Amino acid sequence: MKFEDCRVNSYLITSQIGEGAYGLVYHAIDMHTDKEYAIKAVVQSSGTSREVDVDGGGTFKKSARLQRRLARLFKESSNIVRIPSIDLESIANMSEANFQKLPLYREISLHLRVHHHKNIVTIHEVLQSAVCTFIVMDYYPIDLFTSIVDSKHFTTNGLLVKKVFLQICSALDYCHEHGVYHCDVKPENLLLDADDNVFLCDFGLSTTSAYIEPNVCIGSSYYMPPERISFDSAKYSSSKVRDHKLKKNCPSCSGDLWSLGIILINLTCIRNPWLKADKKEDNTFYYFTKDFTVLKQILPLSDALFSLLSKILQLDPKRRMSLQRMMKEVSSITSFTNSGPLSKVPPLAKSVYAKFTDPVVTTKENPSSEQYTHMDKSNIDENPFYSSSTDENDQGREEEQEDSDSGSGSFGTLDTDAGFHSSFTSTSCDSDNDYTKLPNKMSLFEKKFNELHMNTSSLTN
Ligand SMILES: Nc1ncnc2c1ncn2[C@@H]1O[C@H](COP(=O)(O)OP(=O)(O)OP(=O)(O)O)[C@@H](O)[C@H]1O
Repeated sequence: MKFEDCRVNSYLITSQIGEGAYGLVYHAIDMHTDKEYAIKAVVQSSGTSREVDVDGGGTFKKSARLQRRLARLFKESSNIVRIPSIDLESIANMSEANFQKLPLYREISLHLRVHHHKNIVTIHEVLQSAVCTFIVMDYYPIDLFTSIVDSKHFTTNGLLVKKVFLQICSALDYCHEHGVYHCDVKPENLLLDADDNVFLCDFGLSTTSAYIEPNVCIGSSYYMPPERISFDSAKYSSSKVRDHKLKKNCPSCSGDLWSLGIILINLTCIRNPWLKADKKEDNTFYYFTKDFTVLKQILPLSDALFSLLSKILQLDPKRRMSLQRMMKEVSSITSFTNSGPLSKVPPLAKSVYAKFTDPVVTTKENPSSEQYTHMDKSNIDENPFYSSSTDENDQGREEEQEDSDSGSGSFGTLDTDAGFHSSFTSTSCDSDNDYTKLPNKMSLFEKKFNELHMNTSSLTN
């Protein structure tokens, strides 16, 4: 289904640019200003939070359902829909109790709390129809994954690696200072403008909770810290003890730090160290937990970067290097790799460091409140878009029943191509020290990374 030439208020949809587990993203042009925007259309699932209702089939069904709803919406309004804009401040101020009623708004609210940072995608409007919610954001033409893998943009420019990495750190630092933990930091959720400035997006898994519930939150396994994958709740019979252990073992903040370590490897080595930080399921990771120097065996790291990564990728989340420290060390590092163009990189002058890490918080103007539908308490309780029993909603419930019948499972969305084995790996590992034979199932994603730059022999010799 295509919605080119359909209009939402003054935004003319020109093409679809993204399809995630929870929404469809369109490129649009504001007909008054000619400015480009990205509009994410998301659909409310009644009463479910985002992390528990996804699986491979469910994802497909969700976007298909959203497409059907949009098609009906545009058809009924002859391709031009006019819908009210919700006051952004009232969304940003929504409480946990509000999120229970409108789970979809958690993502938007947490994103709005931090979008003033210069390296976080700005939300301009949130439009609420009876069918779905449209989030109007700044548009960026490329994501960091495509830039690293397809454009090979970072292979020769150490200064660019530093700039982008420091900007990501600065954005996350700002989030953490404001009590927002992203929990899904990965190159696909980092967008780039034409001047190589990076912008964090997709707050769909973000949380304000200081510790994160493990084993349920779906994210990309490549970037997920080990404690989120292998925390064994069943071990604790008392919920008090379990919560205490969780607080101690799964701090949300440290999970984002781990993801940053993997992104630093992506930027400098153009590959991922493992598919999943799970000792039982991933042999490379298993060997890494026994001996950190495995990283040097499988990646072309300089001594300085190896030393830095050893402090970031600490298995104990409490021992991971702080964001501030990480930023300083990346700024002063003089070599990322043991050979090639990234083996010599300049340390940054103080002024350049300040420029890269400056949050430049701007107070955005909020147009007059009369234009807006306020998301106050009464509004949420009686939100006609949410709770009214229209045919649309009835059908939605039926579809949701279909979704839940299809069964959902954690990690169901992983992009794993079990059939592909890199020649760098073998299917068995005879001795604990035989790192050159690390078995590893490569995903299409990993395959792309590997094909690009690092052939396997150069990594293991
Ligand atoms: N502001 C934007 N500008 C340009 N492209 C964007 C923008 N926001 C999102 N996209 C594109 O759309 C894709 C999906 O967006 P997003 O990650 O927000 O959706 P999602 O449904 O939460 O996806 P996921 O399944 O990864 O959680 C992104 O990976 C990106 O390619």
